[in-house]
Amino acid sequence: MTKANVPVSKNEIIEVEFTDLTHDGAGVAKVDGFPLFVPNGLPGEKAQVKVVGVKKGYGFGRLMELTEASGQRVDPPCPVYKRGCGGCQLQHLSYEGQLEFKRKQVEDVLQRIGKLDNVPVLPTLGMGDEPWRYRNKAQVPVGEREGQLITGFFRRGSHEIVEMDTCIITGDTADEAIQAVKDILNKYGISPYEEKRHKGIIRHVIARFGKTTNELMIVLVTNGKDLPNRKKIVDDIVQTIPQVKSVVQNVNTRRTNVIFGDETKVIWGSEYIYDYIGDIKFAISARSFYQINPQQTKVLYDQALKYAELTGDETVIDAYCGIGTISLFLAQKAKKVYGVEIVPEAIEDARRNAELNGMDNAEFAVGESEVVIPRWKEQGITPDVIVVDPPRKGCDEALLQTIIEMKPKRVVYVSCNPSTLARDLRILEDGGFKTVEVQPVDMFPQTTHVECVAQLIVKEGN
Ligand SMILES: C[S@@+](CC[C@H](N)C(=O)[O-])C[C@H]1O[C@@H](n2cnc3c(N)ncnc32)[C@H](O)[C@@H]1O
Repeated sequence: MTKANVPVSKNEIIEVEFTDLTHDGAGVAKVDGFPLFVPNGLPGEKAQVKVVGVKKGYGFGRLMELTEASGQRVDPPCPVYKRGCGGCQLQHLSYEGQLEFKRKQVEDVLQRIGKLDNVPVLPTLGMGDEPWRYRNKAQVPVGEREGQLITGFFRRGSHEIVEMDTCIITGDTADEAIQAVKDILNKYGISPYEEKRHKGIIRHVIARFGKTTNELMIVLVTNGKDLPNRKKIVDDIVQTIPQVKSVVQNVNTRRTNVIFGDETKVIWGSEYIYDYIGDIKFAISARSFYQINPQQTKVLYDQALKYAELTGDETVIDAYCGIGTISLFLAQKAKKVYGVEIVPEAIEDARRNAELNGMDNAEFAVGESEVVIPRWKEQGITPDVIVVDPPRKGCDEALLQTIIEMKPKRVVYVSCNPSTLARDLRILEDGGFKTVEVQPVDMFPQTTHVECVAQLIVKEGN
């Protein structure tokens, strides 16, 4: 489309009808074929929209007034959602609508990118009637209002901190702990970190909670080692919040958006809190990666286990294994599990977790999956099942080639990004595998994130 025939202009107010949602939850309206992306619009709705940006092939709008609402529209229960909190994107869509949005998104992407037209994408496994208060971790930036320290959220697309007293996707214990810690820091006059001047003390407060054990860890991220009244602050935290088992200080003096600095010190209690997924116990330290929705993590891992179809005789490889969560889940039903992960500390956690659970049939290696697994192949390891759970960018192509050469009976692909899942499934299909089905799992209700598990088997004759 040339500039001359773009059918809308900036600041114009027009009536549109939404026909779709983008992967990040904005409504899509077509004006003479020209797509306009409008946050908060839902398919089937009509609205007055102000055009706020025009590019060559698409534009952006702001919803001014709904003239016809969708039956799927609900009133967002969170008071800060409408004020632009960057945490959730779909609170205005019914939960049923969210689950179908995620399923359809996966189906569309599998067809468009993977050319996988006949692969069944099952209904998304959701959280039932309670898709709220699921997060076991709250991680909040600290700011200031009228000389008082406040905790809040970053406004969507900015670094402005907006005050928030409660987050309805965070579990009660972690949510209440953040407020209690904020009050204690205020009592001792601890100054909030100011990004612009790189001054002030407290940058972030983090609360991590083991839902099955009721154990809580508080992490104070400070701009420097100094924390005035540290002992009194810790005493107050321990006395006010009964679930606390660990208080940790992390020092981050860098001018960066990254939350954690390199120095972490336990200032009270234990280095770990514990939690169970199913029957397996995990030790969680301040820096460990651990899934944030425990209820749905169990659903996800159960699905991976189901697709692995283990009988107890199998050798399994778990690529991108993190702290060994899926590996240990699989190890309950397999003869032997080999896990590989690039972060050395995560592998230390994985080994500790195997020991904690008395599991001696799981072995872990540090390194890139695409380097370590070919080496295992050279050593004669022949897996019956390979599980992969890569980061958003998907699997390295060299790893996919190794999987094709190793030809396990089944591949279970756990994915947090449908686009790279579709790309990788196409490569595996071309290499002799068949995608049996894809199961979306809603790990992050109210947000646009989609997690999937896919099962692949070797095609007949391969
Ligand atoms: C989506 S997480 C999965 C973690 C784990 N399976 C779980 O459920 O907790 C992806 C993991 O892959 C690791 N990773 C990234 N690139 C890697 C690579 N090339 N080889 C091995 N691990 C890698 C990351 O450090 C991260 O722990």
